[in-house]
Amino acid sequence: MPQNAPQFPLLSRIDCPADLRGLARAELPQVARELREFMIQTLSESGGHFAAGLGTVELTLALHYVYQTPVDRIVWDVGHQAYPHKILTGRREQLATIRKAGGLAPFPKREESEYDTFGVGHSSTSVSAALGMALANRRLGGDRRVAAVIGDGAMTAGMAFEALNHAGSTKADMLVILNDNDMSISENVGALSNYFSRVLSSRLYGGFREGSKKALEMVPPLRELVRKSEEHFKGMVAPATLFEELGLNYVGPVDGHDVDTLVETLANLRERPGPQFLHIVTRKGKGYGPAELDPITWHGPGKFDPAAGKLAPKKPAGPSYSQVFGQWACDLAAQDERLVCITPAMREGSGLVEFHKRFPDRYYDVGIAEQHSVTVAAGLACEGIKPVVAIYSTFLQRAYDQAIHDVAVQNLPVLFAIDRAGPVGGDGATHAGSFDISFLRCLPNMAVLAPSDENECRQMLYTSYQHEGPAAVRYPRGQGPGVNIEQEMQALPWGKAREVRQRKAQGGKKGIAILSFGALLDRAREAAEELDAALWDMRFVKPLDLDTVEAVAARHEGIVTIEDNTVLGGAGSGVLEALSEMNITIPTLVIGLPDQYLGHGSRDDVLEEAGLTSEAIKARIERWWNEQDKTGSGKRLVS
Ligand SMILES: Cc1ncc(C[n+]2csc(CCOP(=O)(O)OP(=O)(O)O)c2C)c(N)n1
Ligand SMILES: CC(=O)[C@@H](O)[C@H](O)COP(=O)(O)O
Ligand SMILES: [Mg+2]
Repeated sequence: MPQNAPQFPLLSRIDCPADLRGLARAELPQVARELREFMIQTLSESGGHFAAGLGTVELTLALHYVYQTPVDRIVWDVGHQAYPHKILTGRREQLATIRKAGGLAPFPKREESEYDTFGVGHSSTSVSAALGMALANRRLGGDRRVAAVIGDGAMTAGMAFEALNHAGSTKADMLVILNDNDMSISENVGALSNYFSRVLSSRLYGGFREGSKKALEMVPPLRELVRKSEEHFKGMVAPATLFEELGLNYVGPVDGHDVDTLVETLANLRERPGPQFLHIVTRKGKGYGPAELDPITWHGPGKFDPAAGKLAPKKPAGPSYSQVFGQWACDLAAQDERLVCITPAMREGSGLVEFHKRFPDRYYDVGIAEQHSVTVAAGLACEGIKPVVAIYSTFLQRAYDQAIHDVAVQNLPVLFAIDRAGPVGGDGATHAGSFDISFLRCLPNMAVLAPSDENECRQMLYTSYQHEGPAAVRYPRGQGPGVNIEQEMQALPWGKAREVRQRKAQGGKKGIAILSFGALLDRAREAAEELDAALWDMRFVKPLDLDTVEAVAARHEGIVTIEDNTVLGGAGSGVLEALSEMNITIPTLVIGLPDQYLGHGSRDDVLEEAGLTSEAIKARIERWWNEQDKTGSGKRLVS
């Protein structure tokens, strides 16, 4: 490149897909190279979802080259692989802000761009959404085309198959692209994943033997398959694929890094009527060696040194709540062979890597199948096994009926280890665990516990594991306050709160008491110190410690509850219900997440937006109390 030439000569000319479509087809491989380099440079400084997007560079180019976006609709599944799409649709210069407060959203988001056709974050929604769009197009008599892009991991979810089942019968004009990289966040699992490999082998030998073999040989996983299929499938006629049986026209496998073949194939499929299915094969992390070799680590890294291929060192800190959970699971599994752990495709994030290594036959990764994860746990519990479902709060939303119908109604001892409770940070509103207290505490039989530190988390897991019914322990993303974690496991008194702070001013019925549920205890403590309020770590959302609520109400003039769940129907609502049941009237302020979807940023940023810093909590309590004063109580908060 001549000196002073822009580093990204083609890419920098693309401000929207129409610019891309103005380029010659022969220029696309160069755009792909620049796009990759741009992603590597930018994300090394900002962090974010990385390996999946490197794998979709050519597909994204080909889709925007062939499809007339934004009139045509591209629907991304999950959306963690949509960074190239964001770059090509006018957001190149903002990519460095992705996941940061006020910056680009972590996933496609309708408010952000007209090219983001459907808001995502959770997996396996793309085929349904695209089908809805295709059906709407038919009803409205339009001529837009619709394509869904779904990964092999996302394809393991029941919802994807519900959509395919429907699509096949509607004969809707749409394209489903299976982006098969043989990976979920961890290795993809299950019979379907094996099936994809078999389809690849048989189709490679059957339909694409001569035409595509050369191109396919460029993709390393396929090179091996080409060899195997030559050896094992000679003379065999490729059977109809599962997708053909479902009524979709199957095309593939196609090398998902051969942009020229992709353009040609997509141009052809775009014109075909009825539901089409294109199976492409890609490599997660493509074009960046360390990510190709270890796509798990590079799924969503923080900052890194691009030349060295090394992640920026993390600040030394104590174990995360996920690690506390993982350690607890290993420790108890060593003592109790009934314990098994189930994860719906979140081994790394849930802290189960070590458990998987040590107890491989007591570890079940069920794929992205939250509903199934809960019901299979129920089945295990019926037979005397002790299942622990390790699940993110946001993904448990998928399995709500299973939690009710299969677990709670039958009072089965399933332990839900709920990670990522409360705001999660960069993943934003789609991933925030804002609702679990509300949707679990209303279920008869269900116990709900919220630890305020790492040790309490360990002891609560142990306590709930002994419980003879369903129980949920919900803890936040990341580290806690860094307390000492006692190795010995001891059951906590069931349904009992812990007094953390008494008011300095003694005597009479005075001041307020703060009842804190879970991870915001430290913030509540700071506010309590400043306001000379009593403070309780309530520990149990359900069963609520009614004795404590009654005693606290008897000794104080006001109660404040604090939680990192929505205030609607949350732990504070539980306190209000209890007060009403006990016929106690006392000014009560419920503090928690507001009734809105919060933004993204660091977890602290989001808590700040929610008004949950210790300063904001204190100011809020003071304001509320002054209002009480105006209404005639005549009481001062700090005497
Ligand atoms: C309902 C739901 N469960 C779990 C996740 C977490 N998750 C995000 S990406 C991913 C793996 C997806 O694999 P795949 O679709 O093959 O995409 P790839 O990363 O391989 O490109 C998982 C499990 C999610 N986003 N949504
Ligand atoms: C896209 C997705 O759902 C996951 O990649 C998620 O972002 C992981 O979140 P954690 O980083 O909190 O494990
Ligand atoms: Mg995949």
